[in-house]
Amino acid sequence: MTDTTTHPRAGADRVIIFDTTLRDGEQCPGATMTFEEKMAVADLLDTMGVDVIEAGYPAASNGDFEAVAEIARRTKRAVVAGLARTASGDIDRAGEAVRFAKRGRIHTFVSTSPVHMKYKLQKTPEQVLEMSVAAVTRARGFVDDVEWSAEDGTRTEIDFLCRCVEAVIKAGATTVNIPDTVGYTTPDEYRALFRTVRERVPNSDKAVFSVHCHNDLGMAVANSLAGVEGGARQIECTINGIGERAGNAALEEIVMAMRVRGDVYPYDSGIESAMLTRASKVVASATSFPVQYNKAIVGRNAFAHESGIHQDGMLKHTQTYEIMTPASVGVAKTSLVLGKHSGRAAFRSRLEEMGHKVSDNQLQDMFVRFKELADRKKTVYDEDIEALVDENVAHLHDRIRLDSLTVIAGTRGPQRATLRLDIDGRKVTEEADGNGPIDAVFNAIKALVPHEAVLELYQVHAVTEGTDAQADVSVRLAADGRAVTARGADPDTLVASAKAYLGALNKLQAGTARMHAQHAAE
Ligand SMILES: CC(=O)SCCNC(=O)CCNC(=O)[C@H](O)C(C)(C)COP(=O)(O)OP(=O)(O)OC[C@H]1O[C@@H](n2cnc3c(N)ncnc32)[C@H](O)[C@@H]1OP(=O)(O)O
Ligand SMILES: CC(C)C(=O)C(=O)O
Repeated sequence: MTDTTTHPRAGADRVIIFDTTLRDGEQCPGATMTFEEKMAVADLLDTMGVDVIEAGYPAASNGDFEAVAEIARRTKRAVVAGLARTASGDIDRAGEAVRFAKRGRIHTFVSTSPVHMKYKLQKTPEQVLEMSVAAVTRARGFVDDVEWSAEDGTRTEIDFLCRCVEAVIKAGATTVNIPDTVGYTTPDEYRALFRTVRERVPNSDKAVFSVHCHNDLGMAVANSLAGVEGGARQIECTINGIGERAGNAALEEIVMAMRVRGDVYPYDSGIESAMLTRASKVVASATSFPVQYNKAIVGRNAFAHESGIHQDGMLKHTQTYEIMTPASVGVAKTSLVLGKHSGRAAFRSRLEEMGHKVSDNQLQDMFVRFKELADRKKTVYDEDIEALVDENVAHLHDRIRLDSLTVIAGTRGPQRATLRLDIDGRKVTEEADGNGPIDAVFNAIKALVPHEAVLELYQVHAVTEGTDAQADVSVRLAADGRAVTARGADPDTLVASAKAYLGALNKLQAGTARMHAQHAAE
């Protein structure tokens, strides 16, 4: 199958990807990155094909200034942007930081909505218009590439927004961003907003329009794509969607939406999509912000299937449940996770991957025990399956089988075991006390299956890590000069012990039966 999700389509409209992980992303509480971490993120963004890296807010602190300046120095391909209010001090700091870049940008912003102008800035619309023009003019004194943002643009009165846009383009703004600062807009509204502004502003063709969406209502990606449909050609976004409050539009979702649904969004981002998973991991580790398991594209479950019906479909044809290949986003392969919702198809497939060819009968038997195990354990690991296979092979011909076991244990002895065995198809029950729960279990076995064998070894290992790990018990019994060893596995150590002991007993009895048969034949 040709992987159509890895490469840009010929003839698709190019959309500029403006990554603000290091600025808006770092603004969310707890996501602060060290200087070195910022360098690692910036290098990766540059390598993966991001067009603009917003490296920080130079006027915020000396540390931020140094980070922006160093990213400006080291970045090879991308434009490096620094954010600034309209205040001249901010513009100058940003200008000083990005002047080290091959291609530097000053990104200046000011609020244009009535609520922000009145209460936050305490300025009239005319003052805001003047501040915008002055800021863009000052920024153009440093660089040719100047972006102006109308903060809270989606709650701005449309006539005023158009006046501002026209004025800043005239003053030299090359990119005009209309952010949905508080994540309030909807796709239809945002698409229409860009269409209106572009139609009404006479010099709108002199600037690139940009979207910048927040995820307060979970619509950041949908709104960003709608803005592009409305004529915007720059998308501001962050890796893993980190950012103020509920975050920004997630870069990986935007890139893959345009790749996978190129029929609806015929735009290309130029991003090397196979690096998306790595970028997600680097940012998650730098910020210590874990990525939610079910996060689109980069969550650890994005290419994992646990339910039997889906796993069966995936084994028959991967397109039944995956709309992009794992490779297209840098994931090695799909994982079929075995759990209580899995079916026989996935169970058999995993056994075969592990090198076990089993008959239909064996599969049926192991599958029943696998389901029992999966009901009790959160994750069934390959080691658990190995233990199931070992048990199945070792105990295929056992005459004595464990039916049920209940043990009363604790500080107030004696410990008591109630054991039910299936011996040649007959159910027998016994209760026995012991000096500890294991002793009680073994005493109950001795009562039901009288024997002289001596317990020479009793050992317990955990099959995997974690408190719900299976116990793997080994037991060695010796009788008549012969010693046999058997293992039993179960999340309950006492059950595993009973299985191991019975396994050894079965082996001893089978050996004795063979010897008697041989003597009779002689
Ligand atoms: C929507 C966004 O993401 S905007 C970016 C948000 N990012 C940040 O704020 C991170 C960096 N910020 C900082 O380090 C600090 O806030 C600084 C250095 C910028 C300013 O610090 P301070 O001078 O102490 O001001 P403070 O943060 O308390 O208040 C902001 C001031 O800027 C004014 N202001 C806010 N936006 C703008 C703007 N775009 N242009 C001009 N002035 C603005 C406010 O009205 C307020 O002015 P006031 O003190 O006269 O009331
Ligand atoms: C500075 C601007 C672009 C911003 O971050 C916002 O409006 O959310």
